[in-house]
Amino acid sequence: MPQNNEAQPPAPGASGQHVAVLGGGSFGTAMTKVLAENGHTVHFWMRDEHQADEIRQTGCNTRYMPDVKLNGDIRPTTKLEEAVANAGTVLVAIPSKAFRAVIREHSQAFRDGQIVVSLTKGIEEHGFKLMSEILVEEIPRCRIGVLGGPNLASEIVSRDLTATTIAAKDPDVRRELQELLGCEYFRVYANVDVYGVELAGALKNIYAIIAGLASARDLGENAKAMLITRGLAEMSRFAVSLGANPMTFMGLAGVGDLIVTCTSSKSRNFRIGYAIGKGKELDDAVAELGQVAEGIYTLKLVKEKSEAIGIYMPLVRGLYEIMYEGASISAVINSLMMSVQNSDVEFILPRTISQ
Ligand SMILES: NC(=O)C1=CN([C@@H]2O[C@H](COP(=O)(O)OP(=O)(O)OC[C@H]3O[C@@H](n4cnc5c(N)ncnc54)[C@H](O)[C@@H]3O)[C@@H](O)[C@H]2O)C=CC1
Ligand SMILES: O=C(CO)COP(=O)(O)O
Repeated sequence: MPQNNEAQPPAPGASGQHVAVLGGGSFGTAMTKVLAENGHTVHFWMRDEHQADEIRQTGCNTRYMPDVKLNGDIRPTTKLEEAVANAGTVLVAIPSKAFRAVIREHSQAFRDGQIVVSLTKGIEEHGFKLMSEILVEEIPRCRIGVLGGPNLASEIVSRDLTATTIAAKDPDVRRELQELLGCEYFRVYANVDVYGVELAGALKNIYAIIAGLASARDLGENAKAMLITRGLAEMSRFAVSLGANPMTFMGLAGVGDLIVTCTSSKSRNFRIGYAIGKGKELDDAVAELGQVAEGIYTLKLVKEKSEAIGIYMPLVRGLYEIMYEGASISAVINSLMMSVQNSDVEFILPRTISQ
């Protein structure tokens, strides 16, 4: 029986460390705030000089977090080399579409043994690479980790109680990150299943779009529970076939993140689904959002990959038909509800249980 490796957090560690956060959007800002409040110096990299200057002068990142004041030793910069050179640990919150390009362009800035953690919940278009795989390819001499879990940035900046999962192969990396990030409102669990934690974070965005769409159509609470549960079955079937630990999907990075994004309009992916459900064009919905919704791109890649490896993903297929093939929402719902494939048993029991 696979084990769930979500280890309990150690006590928060010593403050006063130097950390770099790459990416000046919502999540980079939220994690900068946690780190600074934990007493660390944060070298906060973003590409926009105006934004860096505003944070320097006022402590506010109004474009992404208009009502949030950032306190503590935060050093905004547009020089990535400088941020990385000054830090022991680097957190990367850059959308998946730009992730490799940014790391590759600055790969020489990273030092041997430096801890580099991806916060990004997406998949690279060519080759179905996850962000930690990109880090291993581009900066192999660094120690790599990923962060997953139900972590809405807008709640973290309000100090709402939150748990997260850090995954890394190296136990020292897991412990260091737990100590660095953990505090009274941010509880950090550890997991060894890097691939599962990271893939779960990317996959749940698809089901958040579906849940938003269902909400816009007023499909009801039973439908919401059905979609979340069957979404979990579908995403774990896919991930396990690619090597993830099934128990990861029972944890914060799996079902935890799925629940929060499928039930909250604070999720950008949920909001995209809601807008489409209300009849908006995708491009208009994206423009109105003004932030990244990774699920839009992940959907295409997962649909192609699932077909290539023969994994049955009816919800992915249905959303793809709606978003990219112009199918009507009601026709897709009807076809999913009336499908006979795989509805005779809810799941296949392991041999040891069914015998
Ligand atoms: N916001 C949230 O609640 C959470 C977000 N994440 C993940 O974090 C990643 C980043 O998301 P957010 O910060 O929320 O997105 P966002 O849309 O709020 O901000 C994206 C940031 O990336 C920057 N950026 C885009 N292209 C860039 C490039 N080529 N070079 C440098 N910077 C670039 C933008 O200027 C912006 O500052 C995503 O993969 C998301 O799924 C993960 C957990 C929670
Ligand atoms: O990953 C997230 C919460 O854990 C954020 O989700 P959205 O990108 O949909 O806002």
